[in-house]
Amino acid sequence: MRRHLASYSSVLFSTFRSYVVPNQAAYTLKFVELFATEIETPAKGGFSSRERVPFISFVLGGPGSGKGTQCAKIAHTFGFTHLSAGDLLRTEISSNSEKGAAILETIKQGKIVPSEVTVNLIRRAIESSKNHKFLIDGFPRSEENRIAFEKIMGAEPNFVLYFDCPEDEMVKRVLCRNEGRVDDNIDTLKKRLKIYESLNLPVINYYLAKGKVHKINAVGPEEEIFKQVCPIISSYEILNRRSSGKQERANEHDYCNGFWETVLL
Ligand SMILES: Nc1ncnc2c1ncn2[C@@H]1O[C@H](COP(=O)(O)OP(=O)(O)O)[C@@H](O)[C@H]1O
Ligand SMILES: O=c1ccn([C@@H]2O[C@H](COP(=O)(O)OP(=O)(O)O)[C@@H](O)[C@H]2O)c(=O)[nH]1
Ligand SMILES: [Mg+2]
Repeated sequence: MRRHLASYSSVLFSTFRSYVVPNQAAYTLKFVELFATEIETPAKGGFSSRERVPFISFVLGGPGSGKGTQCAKIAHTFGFTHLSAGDLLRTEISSNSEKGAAILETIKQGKIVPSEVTVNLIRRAIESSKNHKFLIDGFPRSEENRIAFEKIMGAEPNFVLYFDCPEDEMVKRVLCRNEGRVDDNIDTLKKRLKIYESLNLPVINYYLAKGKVHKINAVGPEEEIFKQVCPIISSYEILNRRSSGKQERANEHDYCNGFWETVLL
């Protein structure tokens, strides 16, 4: 057991070394924080009715950076529930609710829907799920969104995945996305890219300063990008299993390109 824990820490530290923090003290702090996340008493606010505190990753990056594509893979491989804020808003539009028309207009203009609307959709989705692991894709899109989430839910994300993609690549992908979205046209996209720079990036910088961001190079084949993502998610999975007393399962082995072998054998 001791030997295992030691090897977990060394893998974790080497994972964090390549992705996030600059010095050993920060690795140690991160390590302690990770354990604290599941062990500490449940957060108040939106999570008070749940037996287990939700484990949350925000998934951020510009339009077309591949958030949705990678979230689907993570959800499939690691059993997270994928909550796309954009999809929740689009479902609200399709439901012809009172707010639907205003949401549609906001999305057409590439602007950000009022925080309370989006946070409440996310909260409802979390509360109605039996899962405890969530990827929140495409949210928060502004500091105001972030503050509203933290206030209403009474919690911060456990970590943040940031898909870093050059603008010309994002433009190419969005214009070829072909999903019939009202905002996938050059005029709206230009506005969304401006909003991404002015409002989304400060959120990423906020979490960077807190040592919570894992930055992924989002250029290249989808599978290659997933190979960058895998060891990050795996490291959190190990800690979650340890703290919830579950047996390790190596079913992610194939996807993680031997990562589990180094950890479990
Ligand atoms: N690594 C990649 N290389 C090329 N195209 C990609 C890649 N990842 C995703 N795509 C495509 O780019 C478009 C945008 O991807 P998506 O996952 O919807 O991004 P986002 O959710 O960040 O807007 C989709 O058509 C998707 O199939
Ligand atoms: O938290 C959110 C998420 C999305 N949107 C709106 O929904 C659009 C589409 O978001 P989505 O995440 O689906 O776009 P993607 O980044 O995947 O292209 C955004 O441009 C915003 O207008 C929003 O207002 N708040
Ligand atoms: Mg998306």
